[in-house]
Amino acid sequence: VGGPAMRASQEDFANAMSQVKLLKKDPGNEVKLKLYALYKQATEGPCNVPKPGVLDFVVKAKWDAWNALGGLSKEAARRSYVDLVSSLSASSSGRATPAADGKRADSDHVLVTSEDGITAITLNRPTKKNALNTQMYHDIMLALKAAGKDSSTITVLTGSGDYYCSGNDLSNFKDVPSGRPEESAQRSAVLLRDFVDCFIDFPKPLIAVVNGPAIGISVTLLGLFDAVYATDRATFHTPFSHLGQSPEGCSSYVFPKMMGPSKAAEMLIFGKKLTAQEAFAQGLVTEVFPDSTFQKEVWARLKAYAKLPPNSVRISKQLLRSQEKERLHAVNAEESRALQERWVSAECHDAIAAFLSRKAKL
Ligand SMILES: CCCCCCCCCCC/C=C/C(=O)SCCNC(=O)CCNC(=O)[C@H](O)C(C)(C)COP(=O)(O)OP(=O)(O)OC[C@H]1O[C@@H](n2cnc3c(N)ncnc32)[C@H](O)[C@@H]1OP(=O)(O)O
Repeated sequence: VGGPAMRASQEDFANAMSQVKLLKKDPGNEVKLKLYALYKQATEGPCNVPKPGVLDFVVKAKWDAWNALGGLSKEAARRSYVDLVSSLSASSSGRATPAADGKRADSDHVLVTSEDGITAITLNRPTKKNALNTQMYHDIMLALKAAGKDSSTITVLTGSGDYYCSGNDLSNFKDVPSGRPEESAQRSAVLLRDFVDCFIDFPKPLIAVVNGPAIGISVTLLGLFDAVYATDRATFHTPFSHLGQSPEGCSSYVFPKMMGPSKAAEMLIFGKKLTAQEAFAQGLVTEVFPDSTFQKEVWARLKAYAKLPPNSVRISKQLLRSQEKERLHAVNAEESRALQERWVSAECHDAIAAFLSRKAKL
């Protein structure tokens, strides 16, 4: 989102409210609830009305959405509202149009294609090793929401160029206005939580085609995928402590369950980088392929999977995942809260300043 950390004036907010009415496409109930919640938070502050009865479905859904914003400040909510409307307007004007079957739709750095029963979301910022800027977080969320509802059987996330993804774009921290780091951290925590929620709630099989090294949030999210196919050139690295940060993507819960607490600690606390084979041995990767045949072999397999009956595949995925969903949402909320605190810490600022001034490379 252009000027991610700048303040949103009352005028920006008013413009965004007018823009919402001009959207060409219905953004769907989930996004409407988010807009409602941010509007209420921006104008009235934290949720101040009693919880409605469970049978009052619509009122309860609105209350839940507003209440979930917790103590988010009015200014931060206003900014998030403006950012969300701006990403919806971009999408509605065709800049980030979700792919219709057989067609292709692009945003600046996130490409979406849909064919042969597969919707593929490609991170396309190879000169920055596919680092995720704030616009990309929004674009990926929109792409996932559309893919969850389209007619494809499976959805794939992959990267273009030599990297899968180098994680959060550390320049995201550059534009934080002086004197307002807490607000910025609060908004970022809301963004992170919403982003990870999209992966937790994704309704059909989600497959990662890991075409090269993966860092940070692109690694932690893999625990929420249904299959992870990796080239033997890939590495898996979560240098959170080196950056004065802490784990996200539900990895603090999923990784210890998957690989045992000590192997998870080596990765998530001490930043040990795993090879593709090591990640396979820990259960993070489903299968490793030689780089020379990676794309051919993986896509042939995916095309075969995509021919399976879509409803059956979707229901099976939901059965496999439904038991854990509530827990995962709680973990996501807790991890986002911890990071909100980390982002205003000196440890985090020093580490990021070192990277940005090119004194440090991981
Ligand atoms: C308050 C704002 C918050 C905003 C929103 C928050 C939302 C949720 C956040 C969730 C928390 C996530 C945490 C993480 O993901 S932690 C991991 C972060 N990633 C890194 O630390 C990787 C940093 N990059 C590197 O160490 C190296 O660049 C790398 C090993 C990836 C590649 O090294 P190599 O020597 O091969 O190539 P270059 O360094 O020359 O890279 C080419 C250019 O790409 C730029 N680059 C690469 N990765 C990043 C990145 N993560 N952030 C910003 N820029 C990146 C690099 O600077 C080069 O750019 P230039 O050509 O312009 O110099």
